[in-house]
Amino acid sequence: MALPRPSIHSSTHSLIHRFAILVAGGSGTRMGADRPKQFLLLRGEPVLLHTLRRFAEPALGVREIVLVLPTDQFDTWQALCAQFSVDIPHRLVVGGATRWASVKAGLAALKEYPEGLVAVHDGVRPLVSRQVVERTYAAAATHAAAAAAVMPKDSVRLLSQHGSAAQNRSRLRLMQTPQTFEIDLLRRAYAMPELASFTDDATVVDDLCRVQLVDGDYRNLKITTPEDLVVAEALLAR
Ligand SMILES: Nc1ccn([C@@H]2O[C@H](COP(=O)(O)OP(=O)(O)OP(=O)(O)O)[C@@H](O)[C@H]2O)c(=O)n1
Ligand SMILES: C[C@](O)(CO)[C@H](O)COP(=O)(O)O
Repeated sequence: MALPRPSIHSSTHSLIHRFAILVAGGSGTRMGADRPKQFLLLRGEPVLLHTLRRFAEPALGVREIVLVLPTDQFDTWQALCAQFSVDIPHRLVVGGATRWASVKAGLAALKEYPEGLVAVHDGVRPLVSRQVVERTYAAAATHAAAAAAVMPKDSVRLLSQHGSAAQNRSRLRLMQTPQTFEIDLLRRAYAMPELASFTDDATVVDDLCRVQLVDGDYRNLKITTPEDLVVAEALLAR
């Protein structure tokens, strides 16, 4: 079901339709919880619901939100939607065995749209700000491909068979999501099965288009291991 409003907002790109694919098809092995981490509670609400709310903010003007879930978690999500009275329109799609396969499934659900911008976002990055999302849409409207990234805060060394060597971290970036693209470009990139092992969309697109990096946010953390939940709780409490 389409969100009941046109993508009208104040940017110069207001006529370009915006879509979002929230990938939440993973099983959360590194979290080691009793359920996939996207369903764990953060300040009393599922992680994935926080994320969905961020993309449903009217100011972003997202026309269609696709939520990619593990095949055996549809009932769980629908029960959570009932429990939390979720009234945000979204399409549910079955994910795949890898993030790549889940993004591809999400894209297939948008096949009726030949053009527009699609933001791919991890369902487990519930603290993403409207500003970061907006930045990726705006940069993708100009450059066709854009991704949020931050500078490493620690020193970095590269391992080799001889030991390890310091790296110039001013030339390194840590990739976040959203990663946002012209939808046709992302479709062409995801048509290449040889790229199926990559874990982020910028890398899948790299050979077709230069990806413009925009400022991410250290608060836009990916809930991966138990301490991330503690940090996210603290950030949300502020
Ligand atoms: N087959 C997969 C694997 C991952 N993802 C999604 O991609 C995002 C980033 O993946 P990650 O943090 O690695 O999630 P998991 O695969 O669930 O975690 P782990 O690697 O610890 O098992 C998550 O929102 C996750 O649900 C997905 O949609 N489909
Ligand atoms: C897309 C991503 O979140 C960018 O940092 C990351 O690549 C996901 O990787 P993961 O190994 O699936 O956690």
